Amino acid sequence: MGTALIYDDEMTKYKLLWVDPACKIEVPERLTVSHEALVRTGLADRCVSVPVREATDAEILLAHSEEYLEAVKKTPYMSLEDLMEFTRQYGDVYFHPNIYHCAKLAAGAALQLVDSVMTGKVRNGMTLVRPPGHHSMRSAANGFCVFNNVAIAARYAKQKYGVQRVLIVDWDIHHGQGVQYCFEDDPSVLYFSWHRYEHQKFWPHLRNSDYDIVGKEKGAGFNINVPWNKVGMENGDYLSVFCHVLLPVAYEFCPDLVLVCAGFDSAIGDPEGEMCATPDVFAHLTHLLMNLAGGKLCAVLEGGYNLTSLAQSVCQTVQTLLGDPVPRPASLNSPCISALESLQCVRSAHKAYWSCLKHAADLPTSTISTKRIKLREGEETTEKGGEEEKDAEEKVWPEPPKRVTPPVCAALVLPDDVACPEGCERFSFSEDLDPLLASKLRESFLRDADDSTALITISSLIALTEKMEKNEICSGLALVRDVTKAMTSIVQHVTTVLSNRVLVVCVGDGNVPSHITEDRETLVVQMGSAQTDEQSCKYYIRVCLKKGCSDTSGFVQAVFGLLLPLGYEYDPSLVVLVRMPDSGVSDSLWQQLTGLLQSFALGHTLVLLQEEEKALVGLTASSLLGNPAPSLKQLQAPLTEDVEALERLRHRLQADWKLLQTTAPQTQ
Ligand SMILES: CC(O)(O)CCCCCNCCCN
Ligand SMILES: [Zn+2]
Repeated sequence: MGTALIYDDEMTKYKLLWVDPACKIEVPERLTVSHEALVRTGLADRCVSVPVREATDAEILLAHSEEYLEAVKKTPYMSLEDLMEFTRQYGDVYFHPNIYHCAKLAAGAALQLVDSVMTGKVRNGMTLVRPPGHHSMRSAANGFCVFNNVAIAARYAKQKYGVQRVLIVDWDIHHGQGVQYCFEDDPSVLYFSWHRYEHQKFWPHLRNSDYDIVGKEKGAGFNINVPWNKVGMENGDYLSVFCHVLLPVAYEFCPDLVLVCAGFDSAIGDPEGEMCATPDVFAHLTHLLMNLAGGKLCAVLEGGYNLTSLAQSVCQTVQTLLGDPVPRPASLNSPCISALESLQCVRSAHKAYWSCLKHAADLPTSTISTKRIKLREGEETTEKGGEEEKDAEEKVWPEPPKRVTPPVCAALVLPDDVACPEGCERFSFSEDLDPLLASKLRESFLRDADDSTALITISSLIALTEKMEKNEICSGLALVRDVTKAMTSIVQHVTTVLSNRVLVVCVGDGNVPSHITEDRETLVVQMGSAQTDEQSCKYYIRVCLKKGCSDTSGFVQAVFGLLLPLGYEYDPSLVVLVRMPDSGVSDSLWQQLTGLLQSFALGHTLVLLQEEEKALVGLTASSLLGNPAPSLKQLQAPLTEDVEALERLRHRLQADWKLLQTTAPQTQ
């Protein structure tokens, strides 16, 4: 299934008609540069084009009051003076004779996107709209927003499609207070927002934007605010919050639909956000959400005011929705102290509501920057002033890397009697084997030297890793007699001959030859149940789950709390995913893991299965082809001893692996 793109240039036909420094950044060109970039890069043509429509009154009333709608209805007929007068009652927003029409189109576009996804016409999609929506409230326009596009879409999805649980991820750099107010007592809508806050010194200066505002009554726990109390946050800060807050909670919540308030003012160069995360980070944020809700993801444009980073970020998002491999996470820095404080505060504030956070650390005590510095009367605020605006030093950043999709998406090394699934290519090393390599393989890996099938299989795997290195093949899968031997020979070859970093993920117990972790070019993470005396070391990390990999919630904890942060920090050029015999991992969890690991190494994932498990070839291949994994059930609490063991392991390892940190260093 494809990706919907919804855009109509009618929404460019309104603009600021008077002088207002607070609103001058919200210009029609935001939409035209975004759409033109999608056209220029060929991404628009790869999408399913879906027309916009006007939201009806009834649909708008899903999130707004009648008096507000009636008032807005009058604006098309207002004089300039009346429009200015009408605008004065609201904050940081402007009206125009055509904005009511555009606001109906923006809301209608979001509903068209929900329809396209919920009816299965497409898998996911994005709509480019203005005016944005996440600040508008039941009876008030605010922050360039007139109707709350995403809030209306969430209510619409529940009403029309019986959706039980909606996750709203708001990665715009401003707090979508309109969305928060709409759902704060509603446990069926989980709202997550990060936002520039600077201890309430940044617009909209709301006490309700802080981390301790978790929702009300039945909705307690279903509102997650991550305040950024400093500017300059980078990719590592964003990805840490996804791995240590959003994703564990999102998987526990188990939504039927994911809506994204896709604002790109959180990217580098934006005058509002003043952050330093690069546009390619949105490829990762999108990818990390794509295995939730069976892949049903609707991205709705919110903010983004630097026309260069906006266009690049939009392209990164749409290209990921289309299933292209995500770029490698360029040398991530560890999260900054302020981000760690926010991370610790949010996890602490929500530990009562989410079993995945039950063992999170308490609020930081001594750190100064978590104390809310009350906004004393007249104290200076931090956002840009008006005319006296200093020209922010022009930020420069590298163009996001070209994301080439290899000609072959998935190559499979299979015995002749095993069918090759649709969309994959059978791969076997045909040319006569290099005699030197053959003898080396024979002597080091094969028991009985004349075991020609095993020799063919191993040499096929070696050839496969070479083609992945050249980006001729994206991912691979092999049925082998002995996964440990196959893994060893692959790691040996890739680290010595190709001298690249390999991340090996072993699912299930079984001995992993320790020598492959001595070269520092290999990171092995093994998830199993065996209690071993041997301690984990920096490059060989063992996650022990009491009930082994059959314990889905413990396994998911380990994936987000440990495996993904390690993978992001290690940034391998190849991921080898090994399913050890009798791992006990469920099929849907196996597919989730196969999907998530494609965050790394440009999607170069090589999966090794014991040949007895040929029944898994089809569903593994499906995940390698980028099909969303089936949704896991709602997760019950992980075992206490498992979570405590994971916390201990993380504490021990975080000295070596900075992205494992979830708390700020204690200041004396
Ligand atoms: C959709 C959105 O969240 O991007 C809207 C942001 C509104 C910002 C209002 N304050 C602007 C102050 C100008 N320096
Ligand atoms: Zn914004």
